Amino acid sequence: MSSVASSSSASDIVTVPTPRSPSLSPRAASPTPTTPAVTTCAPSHKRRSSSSSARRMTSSNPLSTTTSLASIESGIQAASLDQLRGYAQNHYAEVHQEHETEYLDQTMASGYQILREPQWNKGLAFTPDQRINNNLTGLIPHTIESYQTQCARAMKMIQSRPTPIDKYLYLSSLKAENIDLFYRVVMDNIRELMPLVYTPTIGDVCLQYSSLYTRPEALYISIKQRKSIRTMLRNWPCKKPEICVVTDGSRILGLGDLGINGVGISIGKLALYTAAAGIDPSKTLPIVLDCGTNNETNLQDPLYLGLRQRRVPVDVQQEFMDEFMDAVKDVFPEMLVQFEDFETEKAFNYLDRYRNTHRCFNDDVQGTGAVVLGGYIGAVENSGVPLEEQRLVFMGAGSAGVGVAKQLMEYYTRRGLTEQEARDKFWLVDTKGLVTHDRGDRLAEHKKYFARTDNHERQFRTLEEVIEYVKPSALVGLTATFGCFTEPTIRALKASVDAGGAGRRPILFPLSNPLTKAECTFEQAIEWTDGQAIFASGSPFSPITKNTGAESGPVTYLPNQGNNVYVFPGLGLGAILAKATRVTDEMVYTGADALSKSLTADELHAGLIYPRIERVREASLVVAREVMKAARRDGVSDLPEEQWVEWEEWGDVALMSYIKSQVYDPVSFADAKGRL
Ligand SMILES: NC(=O)C1=CN([C@@H]2O[C@H](COP(=O)(O)OP(=O)(O)OC[C@H]3O[C@@H](n4cnc5c(N)ncnc54)[C@H](O)[C@@H]3O)[C@@H](O)[C@H]2O)C=CC1
Ligand SMILES: CC(=O)C(=O)O
Ligand SMILES: [Mg+2]
Repeated sequence: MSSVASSSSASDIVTVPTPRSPSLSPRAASPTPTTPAVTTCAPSHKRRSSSSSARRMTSSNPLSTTTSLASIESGIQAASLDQLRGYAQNHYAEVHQEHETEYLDQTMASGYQILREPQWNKGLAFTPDQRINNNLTGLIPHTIESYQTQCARAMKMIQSRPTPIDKYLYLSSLKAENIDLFYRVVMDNIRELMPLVYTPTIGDVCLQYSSLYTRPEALYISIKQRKSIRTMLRNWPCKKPEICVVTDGSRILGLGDLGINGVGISIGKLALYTAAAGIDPSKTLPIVLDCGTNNETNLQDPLYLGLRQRRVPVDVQQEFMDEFMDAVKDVFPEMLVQFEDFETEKAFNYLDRYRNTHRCFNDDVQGTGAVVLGGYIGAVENSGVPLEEQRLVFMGAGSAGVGVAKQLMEYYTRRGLTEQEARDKFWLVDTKGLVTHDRGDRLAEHKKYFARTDNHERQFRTLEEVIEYVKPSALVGLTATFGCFTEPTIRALKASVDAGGAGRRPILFPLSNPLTKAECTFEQAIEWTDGQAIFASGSPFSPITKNTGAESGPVTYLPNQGNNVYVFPGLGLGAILAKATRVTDEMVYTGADALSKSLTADELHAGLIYPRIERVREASLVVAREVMKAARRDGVSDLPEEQWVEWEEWGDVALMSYIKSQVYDPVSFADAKGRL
C-alpha cells in the first residue's frame, strides 16, 4: 500500500507517519469521525442522533477522513490545511481503490457491521424494526431478549468459568462486543464483578497481561516514540476524551514494576469511572507510558509486549513525562489526567510538577488520602476513642502512606489543632522501623515531614516496639507486604485501646492491594481483636459469621473496603462536570467529607464506615456534587456564572439532577436511546 511519504501531492511532506492501512474490518470501515479502534472509546451515546447509524455505515468512504486528517495534521506543522486535505483525499482514493472490491462486500453487510461494533451492538435486544431497517434479520437468533435476560446469560457464563482470570476474560470480550451489556452486567452485579474488573483480579491480569493480550484497549506510548506523542494521542478515535488514567507501570498495586503490563490498571480504573460514576465509556482513555522495566520476569518473557530494556534513568523518565503532559495539554486541553501507580518519588514529583499547570491529580496520594479520611471519620465515631485521643501508627511511608497521613492531618487542623499538634498524631513506620530524624539513614524527601523528633534518640525497629511505645488507637497498613500485621501486633493494638476504657474499639486498616499483599486478613482481624476491630481493607473480604455462644445466635461481622474507588470516580466526574481547570486540595478534601456523609441510616446502623459497594455509584454522585461546589468555591470552575447562580438558587437538588442528566447509564437496550 502507498505511504504518506511516497504519495506526492504534497511532496514537502516527508515527516508524516504512515497512516494505518485501511483494515477492512467493519470497525475501520465505519465512516463516523469518531470511529473507535478500541472498545473503550465508542462514540458518545448522547451525541448519537436517532438517524440511522447503520445507514451512515454504508457510506462509501472506508476511512474516517476526520480522524486520519487529525493524525496527519499533528505531524506537519508547516503544511497548510488545504494542502493536507487535498493530500489526504488523494491518498484515501488510492487506498480505497486498492481495496474496493473487498470493501464493497463489507458495506453490503451493514447489519453485520453493527453487530461487530461494541457501542452499536445490542445483542438480542434489537426490535423487529431495527432488525429490518438495518439488515440484521437472520444474523442473530429470531428471539428478542430484554437486557435482564442477556445479563442473566452473561452471569451464568461468568459463574461457570473456573478461575477469576477466565471470568475476567469473558467480561473483557463482552466489553469488546457489547459495551452497554458489559456495563449493565457490571453495575447490576458490582459486588461480584468489581473484584474481577478491579482488585484483586486485575493484579493477576496485569502480571499476565502480555500473555493474555488479544486486542488493543489503550494507548501504548513508548519512550522510543517520544517525538510522536501528539500523533499518537490524535490517533485515539475519540476526539474529546474527558478522563485519562495514565501509568508507567512502575508500581502496580503492591506488585512492583510491571512495565507495560501495568496498563491493566488504567483499563480497570476507567471501567470503574463508568460503572461507579457514569462517565461515558467513549470519553475514557487508558494510557501506559513505556519507559522500560526492571522486572526480570518481563524482560525474560518472550511474549512481553513492552520495551525489552531496563528503565531509563529517572531524569529521562521525567523529560518524557514533561513531553507527554505538554502533548496532552495541546491535543486534549480539557481532559483530566489521573496519575496511577507511579513509583513513590515519581508519584510525588509529578503531582507537584503539574498540579498547578494541568488538570490532574494523583489517585494513590490524593484519592487514597481522601478515601481513608472518608472512612476514618466514621471509624472514630464507632471506636469510642475521642478524636483528640486518637494516635495513629502507619506501617508504610510511601506515596499512599504519606498521602493518607497528610489528608488525615488536614482533618485535624480543620478541627482546631495546630499543624504541629496534628502532625504529632502520626507515627510512620517503614522497612527500617519508626521514621525519625535521627535514625541514621538518609530519609527520602517525602518522609521528612512526618519524621519524629520526640523519640529522645531511641529507635524503634519493629512494629511491635512502635505499638508498645505509641499505644495507638489506629493501625493503617500501606506496605504491600502480606501478613505484616502479625497476631502479636494486632493483639497489642487491641490492648492499647482497651487500656483507655471499656467499650473502645481499635481501628485496623490493612489497605494494601491486591489480597495477596494485605497486611492481615479479615478473619485474623476478627480473631485477634475478639471481633472488636473496625476493619477496612484495600481489596474485598467476605463477611464472617461466628458462633460466639451468645443467646441471640451467631454474629455476622461486616468488613469495609477502604479503596480509592469510593473517591476517584466522583472526584473525576465532579472535576469534569465543573469544567475545573485544576484539581485543588479543597476539591479532594471535600470529596472525602462528602463520602463520610453518604452512608444511609441502615449502613450506619450496621456499623459500616463506607457505603455498601452496591451503592458506590450513588456515593460517587454525592462526591461529584460536592467536588463541583468546591471547584466553584476555589474559583477553578469554568462553567458560566449564570449556571452556578441558578444552581445556588435551587440548591443541591438542582445540581444533582444536572449531574444525573449527564451520566452514562446503559439502562435499556430495548429502546437503545434511539441509537439505531
Ligand atoms: N486501598 C487503597 O485504595 C490503596 C492501596 N494502596 C496500596 O498501598 C500499597 C503501597 O502503595 P504505595 O504507598 O504507593 O507504595 P510505596 O512503594 O510508595 O510505599 C511502600 C512503603 O511501605 C514500606 N514497607 C514495605 N514493606 C514494609 C514492611 N515489611 N514493613 C514496614 N514498611 C514496609 C516501604 O518502606 C514504603 O515506605 C500498595 O500495596 C498499594 O496497592 C495504594 C493506593 C490505594
Ligand atoms: C487501589 C490503588 O490505587 C492501588 O492499590 O494502587
Ligand atoms: Mg493505585
